[in-house]
Amino acid sequence: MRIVTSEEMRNIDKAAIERIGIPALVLMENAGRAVAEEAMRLTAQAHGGPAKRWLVLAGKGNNGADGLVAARHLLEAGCEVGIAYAADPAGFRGEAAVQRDIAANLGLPAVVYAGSEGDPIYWTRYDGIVDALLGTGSRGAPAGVYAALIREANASGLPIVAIDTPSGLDADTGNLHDPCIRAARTVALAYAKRGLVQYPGAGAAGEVVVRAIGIPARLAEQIGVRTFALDERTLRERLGVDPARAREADTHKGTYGHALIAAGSRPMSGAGLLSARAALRGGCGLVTWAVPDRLVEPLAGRVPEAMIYGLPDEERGDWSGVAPAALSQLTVGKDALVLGPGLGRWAGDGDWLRELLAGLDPALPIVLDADSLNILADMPEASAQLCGRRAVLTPHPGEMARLAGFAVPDIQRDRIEAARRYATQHAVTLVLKGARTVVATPEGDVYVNATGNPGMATGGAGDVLAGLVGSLLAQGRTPDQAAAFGVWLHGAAGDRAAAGRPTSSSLVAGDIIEAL
Ligand SMILES: NC(=O)C1=CN([C@@H]2O[C@H](COP(=O)(O)OP(=O)(O)OC[C@H]3O[C@@H](n4cnc5c(N)ncnc54)[C@H](OP(=O)(O)O)[C@@H]3O)[C@@H](O)[C@H]2O)[C@@H](O)CC1
Ligand SMILES: [K+]
Repeated sequence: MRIVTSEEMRNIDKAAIERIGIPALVLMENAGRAVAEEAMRLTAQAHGGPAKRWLVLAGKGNNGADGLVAARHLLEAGCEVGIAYAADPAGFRGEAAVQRDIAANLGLPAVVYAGSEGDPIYWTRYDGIVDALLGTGSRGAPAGVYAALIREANASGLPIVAIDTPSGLDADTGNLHDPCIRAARTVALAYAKRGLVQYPGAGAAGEVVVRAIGIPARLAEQIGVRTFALDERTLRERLGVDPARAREADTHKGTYGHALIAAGSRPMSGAGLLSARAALRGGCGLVTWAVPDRLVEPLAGRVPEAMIYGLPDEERGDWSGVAPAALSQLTVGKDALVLGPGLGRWAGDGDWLRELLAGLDPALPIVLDADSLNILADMPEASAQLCGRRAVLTPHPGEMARLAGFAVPDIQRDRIEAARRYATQHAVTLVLKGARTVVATPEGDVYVNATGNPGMATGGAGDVLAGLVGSLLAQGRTPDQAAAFGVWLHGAAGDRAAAGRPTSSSLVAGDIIEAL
C-alpha cells in the first residue's frame, strides 16, 4: 500500500477524473458512503450499537462535501444527522455546492457556525462527530471559525471520525497545528496520507482505515509515489520477501550464511550479547562474535550457539587497542559484518573506522549502528567510503541528526524526507528508528513500518535490530530487503512479546529476541 502527500493525492485525483474520466461526484459518493459505514462501525464496536445521532462538521471544500455525502448515508441508515457549516454554504462552489443542495433538499438540519458570537452548538444532543472540515487542501493552522469548531469538538468528549485527515494535521509530515482534531478513527480515502503514519499525526488520527473510492490502483505508481506502508503485503509483493521465513528441506547451516558481530566493550558487553543472540534468532547459519581479547573470558559461554573470537586489544578491554586490520582479516569468509553496538568512542576512532572500511572486501555487506555512526558523523568525508557498498545504517533520531548535520527536531519534523535524502545522497540503505521506523533505499523508496509498540523504547532494542539485519544480510538478502524485513520482524516480535506481558512497559530487549 502506497502512502501519499497531499500533492500526490491531488495529482492522482486529477488523473482519475480527467484522464480516466471518473466523475468527481462518483469518487465523492464512494468516499461519503465509506465514511458513514466506518462511523457506524466504530461506534458499534465502542458502544455495543451504532451511534444514532451524528453531527457533521463541514468545511467549504471537497472534504466538507464528502461530509455532506456521509450525512446523507447516515440518514439513510436511520440516524439523526445535523450539519454545522464552518463557512456560509451560500458561497460553496462545484461539488460542494451540489452536495449542499442535496442536503438541503433532504431537509437535513444545518447551522452556520459563527463562533462565540453566534448560536451555540448543543454537543450533548449527539453521540458522534464526523470531522469534514479540512482535508488535503488544508494549509497552515486552522483559521477562525474552523479553529473554534475543532476546539469545541475535542472538548465535547464525543467520538470523532475524521474524513481523510484530522483537521489541523499537516498531512505531509504528521505535525499538528494548533488546534487539531483528535480522532478515534480516520477514514483515509484511496491512500493513507503521510501525516497519518508519522507521529504526532498518527496519534491524532486514531485508528486509520484506508477505503477505496474507485481510483484505479495503478495511478499512484504512474505518478511516481515512492512511499510505502511496510507490511506483509509490501514485503511479499514489492520486496520479494516471504514474511513466514519458510526454509527448503534440503539445506544445512552453510546455506544460511555466517554473520560477524563486532560489538561490545567492557562497560557495554551486553550490547554485543544482544546483537549476537538476535543474529542467531534471525536465522543465519553461523554467528561469530568478535570482542576485544580481554572480554573473551568473562563472556565465554554466554551465547553458546555463537563462536566468540577475541581480537588483540593491548589488554585494554575495549576497541581502542584493536587493530582495524585484525578485524578486517576476520571478516574473510563471513557473509556480513555488524559494527557498532557497544563499540565505544576513543581518540583516533575516525582514522580507525576509515582504515577498517578501506580494508574490507567491497562486496561484504555491513550494518553500521550506534557508535560506528557517531564516528562516521564526525568525519563526513568517510561516508564516501560507503557509496556503492552494500551498507545498512541504523540511526536513532539523535544519531541521524549528527549524521545529517541537523538538529533532532529538524529530523523529526519530516522523518520520511530526512531518511530519503540521506539514503539517496550517500547511496546507502538507511533505517531511521523510532515510533513508525522509516527505511529508505538508495533509489529513493521509503517504507514506513507498521509494527512495534512503545514498550520497545528500552535499552538494547537497537542492538537486537542491528544483529537481526546483519543476520538477514548474511543469508543473502539485499540491504533493502534485510533492512525492511529486519525492521518489520523486530516490531512484530516486540508486539508478540508485549502481548505476553501484563504491560508493554515491562518489555526488555531480550524479550524481543525470544519472540523472534
Ligand atoms: N479532488 C477530488 O476529486 C476528491 C477529493 N476528495 C476530498 O477532497 C478533499 C480535498 O478537498 P479540497 O482540495 O477542496 O480541500 P479541503 O481540504 O476540503 O479544504 C480546502 C478549503 O479549506 C480552506 N482552507 C485551507 N486551509 C485552511 C485553514 N488552515 N483554515 C481554514 N480554512 C482553510 C480553503 O479555502 P481558501 O482559504 O483557499 O479560500 C479551501 O477552500 C480530500 O481531503 C478529500 O476529502 C474526495 O472526495 C475524493 C475526490
Ligand atoms: K477532515
